[in-house]
Amino acid sequence: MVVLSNPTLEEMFLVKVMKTSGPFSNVPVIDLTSATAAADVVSACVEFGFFKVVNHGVPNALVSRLETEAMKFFSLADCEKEKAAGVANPFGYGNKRIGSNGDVGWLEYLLLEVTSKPKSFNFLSEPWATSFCPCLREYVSATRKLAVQLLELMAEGLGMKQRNALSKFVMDSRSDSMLRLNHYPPFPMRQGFNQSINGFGEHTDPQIISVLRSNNCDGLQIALKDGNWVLVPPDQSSFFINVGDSLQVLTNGRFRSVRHRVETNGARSRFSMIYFGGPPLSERLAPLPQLLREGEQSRYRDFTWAEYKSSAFKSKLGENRLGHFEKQQ
Ligand SMILES: C=C1C[C@]23C[C@@]1(O)CC[C@H]2[C@@]12CC[C@H](O)[C@@](C)(C(=O)O1)[C@H]2[C@@H]3C(=O)O
Ligand SMILES: O=C(O)CCC(=O)C(=O)O
Repeated sequence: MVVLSNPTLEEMFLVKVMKTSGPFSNVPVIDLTSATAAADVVSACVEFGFFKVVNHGVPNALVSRLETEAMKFFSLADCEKEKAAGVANPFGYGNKRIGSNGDVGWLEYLLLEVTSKPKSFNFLSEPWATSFCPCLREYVSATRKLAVQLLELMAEGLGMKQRNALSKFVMDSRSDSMLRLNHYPPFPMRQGFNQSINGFGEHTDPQIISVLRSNNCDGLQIALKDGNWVLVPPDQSSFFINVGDSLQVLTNGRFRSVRHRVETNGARSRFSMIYFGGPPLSERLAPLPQLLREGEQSRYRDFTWAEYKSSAFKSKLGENRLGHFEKQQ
């Protein structure tokens, strides 16, 4: 006799009916060595708030080294991961619980605060972490450099006189940046249960720019302007870039902060690493005056990044956090 097992409550909680319109075959590709890169970046940010970068200059060997180190970390027992990194609050090791508002996803992660101090990440002081910490530092410096290059191209493409008008926020030694390593383990598919699983629910990134790299496992989806969700074909040798809420504000809504989510099919293990470049906490978030056309009003109330970040972190996935700061037209 075959006994069909029912999904557990936990499994049912993770199942979401997520409609998509199929693969996104036109992901804008920015070649950093191309003469049209500045204009291409701007049109991708206006249209999608999302693009892929090739010829990015981040060594593949560094990316693979960090992936290996991170997978070594994720293969430890939960108690060891918690002991090494602390239980996420919001920084540290987290498992299935995302943020502090009851959101869940089929993933485990390591969320790290990026500081300018050379000893950052040293709290991972276990003997097995000796090669992990320097690798994290090297990776952050390479992806931050890429973020700076892209923000400079954006400023150029927007016709700004100061090349560093946008990049200065993430170059500031007080920049509130983060690094996140996500591991979406295979899902134990059982008979009678073959749904897609919610890996990381719908959200926008609150920061300025996010530099994302994943292994060759699909799962990332983005929302287009018309509200349709599309699947982003994976590409482990490129970086995917998200415009964050803060960049949407700085450009007075010209650039779109992209809604995205991760759905895992459970069969393979997805691994992603993301550098989030944010402004210093004391920075006032308002459209850059150089970008306002004559007579154009700010679409947003004036607020600080600290204020926005705390409201963004208090909210649940799927909520439009920026809406709170939008002026009624
Ligand atoms: C549920 C949440 C997790 C998050 C904070 C939030 O309340 C809403 C935004 C989430 C997000 C998405 C981008 C980054 O991964 C993150 C670190 C961030 O800055 O905002 C996460 C937050 C988190 O995981 O704590
Ligand atoms: O894992 C991914 O590809 C994206 C995850 C994500 O959006 C996040 O960590 O904020």
